[in-house]
Amino acid sequence: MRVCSVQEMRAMDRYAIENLAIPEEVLMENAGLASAAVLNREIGIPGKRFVVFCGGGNNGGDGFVVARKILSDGGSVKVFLLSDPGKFQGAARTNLEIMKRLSVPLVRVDSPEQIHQDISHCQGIVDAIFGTGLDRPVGGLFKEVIERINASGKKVLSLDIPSGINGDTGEVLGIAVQADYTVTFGLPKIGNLLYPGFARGGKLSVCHISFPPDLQEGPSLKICLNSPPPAPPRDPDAHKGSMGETLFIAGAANYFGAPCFAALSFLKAGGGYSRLAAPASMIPSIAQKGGEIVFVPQRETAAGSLSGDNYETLLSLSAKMDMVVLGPGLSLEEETQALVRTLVQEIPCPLLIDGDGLTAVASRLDLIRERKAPTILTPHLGEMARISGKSVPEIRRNRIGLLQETAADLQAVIVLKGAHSLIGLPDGRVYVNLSGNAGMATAGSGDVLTGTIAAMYGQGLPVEEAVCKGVFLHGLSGDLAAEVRGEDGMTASDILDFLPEARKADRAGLPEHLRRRYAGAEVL
Ligand SMILES: NC(=O)C1=CN([C@@H]2O[C@H](COP(=O)(O)OP(=O)(O)OC[C@H]3O[C@@H](n4cnc5c(N)ncnc54)[C@H](O)[C@@H]3O)[C@@H](O)[C@H]2O)[C@H](O)CC1
Ligand SMILES: [K+]
Repeated sequence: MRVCSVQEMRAMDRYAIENLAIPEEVLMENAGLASAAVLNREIGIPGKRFVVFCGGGNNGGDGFVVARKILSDGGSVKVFLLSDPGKFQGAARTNLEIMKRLSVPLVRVDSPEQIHQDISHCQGIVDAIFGTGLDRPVGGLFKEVIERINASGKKVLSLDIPSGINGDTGEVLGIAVQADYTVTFGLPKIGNLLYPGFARGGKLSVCHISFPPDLQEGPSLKICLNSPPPAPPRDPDAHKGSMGETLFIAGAANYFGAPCFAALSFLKAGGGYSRLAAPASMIPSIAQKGGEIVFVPQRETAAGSLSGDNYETLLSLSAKMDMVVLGPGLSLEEETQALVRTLVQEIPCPLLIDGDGLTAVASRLDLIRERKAPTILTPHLGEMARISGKSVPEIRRNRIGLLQETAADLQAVIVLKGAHSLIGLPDGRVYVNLSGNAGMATAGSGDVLTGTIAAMYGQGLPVEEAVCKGVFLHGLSGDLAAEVRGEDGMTASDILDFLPEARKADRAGLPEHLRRRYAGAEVL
């Protein structure tokens, strides 16, 4: 499913109204009817009491339609207006005029005390305060009302997006409604799917409000949910060489886990031949955990990291590989960082750069731009800050835009890791990944991701698909691990252990609850 920005949704709206001659009132009616249907399914309308809070824009207009539908379906409803009724325009004004002629109490709120009684006695609240038109932090009366909604303990349905969430970023602008259900219109907005907005929306449904498929699936919409195609069948005649050969250049004294998790995850995700080039003195202990890995002992610096004179060996070995993973636990030792920079320039096959490898190239992005073979970068927010030259808060405010810019600038596939990791492609496409959970925020989790992506490439997926599939499976593995072992205390080893189960579940068909969760939104 596509995901859109506020501007893209406005353009779709305009197109539907101007080119398809669908009146704005029809779009609003569709939005309101779909929302009322969810209210009826989740809470039940007949005989129940509802309170609808309407702001002064079209989101408020949608609220009027829901109120009208509650009335006609046998519920009782009171509408609280939080803005001057003279402000409404177009379809929202039309629906306000209808409201005025119905037996629905319509109250202009000027003090939060006015709503107390009705909130306490209702069975459900409809939040139609702000939608995609929110353009500044929420304060004053709006803030006080949202505080009361959130403290009410009542079931809340948000229309389009929880009021207070920025539709383009998922940020809370001052304060935001905590909804149990959200019905979004047209397509999910970025803010419905990125944290913290995602968590504020509760169960998400989408109503296409009669937009035709070509409008919702147009190639100009660059953001999609990550639902990669099925993995290719495993050839019954496979041998280890045909399932991918990856070289991991990783590890330094104090970083025994990273190289081990990276190289082992490649095998656990179905890869054929995993070679690990690590400082020689570490290898005996890594071998105790990962006997299936083929080791390539390297000379080391006094500090125990890879020394620069490994360059020739590493380069000639790289030339025989399907993919090279460079970076996990390499350390920030200057000699090793310089080695990384020379390798990045010369490695002739697809290259995944992670961790300390990213730090090494952050000041020399020209090395990535000049690479002939594909490059994959897997930064977390801090590493993305180093690569993009923006601060972490700036990235949070514009995760998708910055990812698009950086991936295009570097002509690289970039995985911006975090809750709902984003995959950015050089042509501007972005995939929002929904698998995974908070237990995966643990050391070594990213190392497991590198091997999982490499394994997908080794098994024949093109680079971009391999990244999407790898990110998805890594999250699925974490979700399966969480179901058995819980999120608290999950470690990279747990994610690693569940990779074979993730591969199996992905092939056999996911359990219904995960399938629903990964679909992002129920289509009404
Ligand atoms: N295809 C669709 O998605 C459809 C969407 N509909 C609904 O329309 C809204 C967007 O409507 P819009 O009028 O542009 O914006 P809002 O209703 O969100 O409100 C804007 C309104 O609020 C003021 N405002 C903004 N921020 C603040 C603030 N922090 N404090 C106070 N006031 C604020 C602003 O000045 C405006 O006056 C969309 O979300 C859908 O719900 C259509 O109904 C159907 C088609
Ligand atoms: K809303």
